[in-house]
Amino acid sequence: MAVKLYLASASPRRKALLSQLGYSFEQFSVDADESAHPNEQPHALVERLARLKAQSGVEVGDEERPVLGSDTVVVADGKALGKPENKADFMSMMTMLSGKTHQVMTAIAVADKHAVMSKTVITDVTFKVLSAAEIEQYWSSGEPLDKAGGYGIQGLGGRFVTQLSGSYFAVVGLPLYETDELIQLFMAERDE
Ligand SMILES: Cc1cn([C@H]2C[C@H](O)[C@@H](COP(=O)(O)OP(=O)(O)OP(=O)(O)O)O2)c(=O)[nH]c1=O
Repeated sequence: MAVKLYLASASPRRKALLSQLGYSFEQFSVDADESAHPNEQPHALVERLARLKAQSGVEVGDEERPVLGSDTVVVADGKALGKPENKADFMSMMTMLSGKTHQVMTAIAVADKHAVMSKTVITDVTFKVLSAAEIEQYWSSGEPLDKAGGYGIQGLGGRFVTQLSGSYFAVVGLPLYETDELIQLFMAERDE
């Protein structure tokens, strides 16, 4: 039987990516406290948040349908960067990313009221050296505000990327191959 899901996310990008997998799903957003615990490593943070979003979604929807949740952080110099709070925050993010390789971590989680399964996908992204004018111009575009790490690879930010190793889709918000695999695994275990 075809799998029917919920997507616990406000992101239009995640919606578009999940549509690419061909599953039938409904989308709703959940309120999750996205702040890190003291000394929590980025890998642990992103996977905990994906699980939290999926599990919070279980309370909202029809309990038979599994819920998919996801979270993305950009990690530079060991520090997790979320969405920029203001221009100064954005400027310091771009200074950290300019001319260097950083990691984009996207976690996915599938949950129902009995179980939760999750996975984190890590992609290396390299930026060219950015000039002050490029950074200023990019901020003015409005694109950075709702993006982890302050850039969108699928938009104007794509021109900054010289190299990528891993999953392009994960950087945008949802790793296609791994999401499909996790949903299939979850359904197979549920049917056992
Ligand atoms: C690095 C990068 C991030 N992003 C986006 C993906 C995510 O949508 C967002 C990271 O924020 P998230 O908090 O992971 O997601 P969200 O708030 O958009 O949606 P929700 O929590 O409801 O699922 O940044 C891009 O679109 N392109 C990029 O290149």
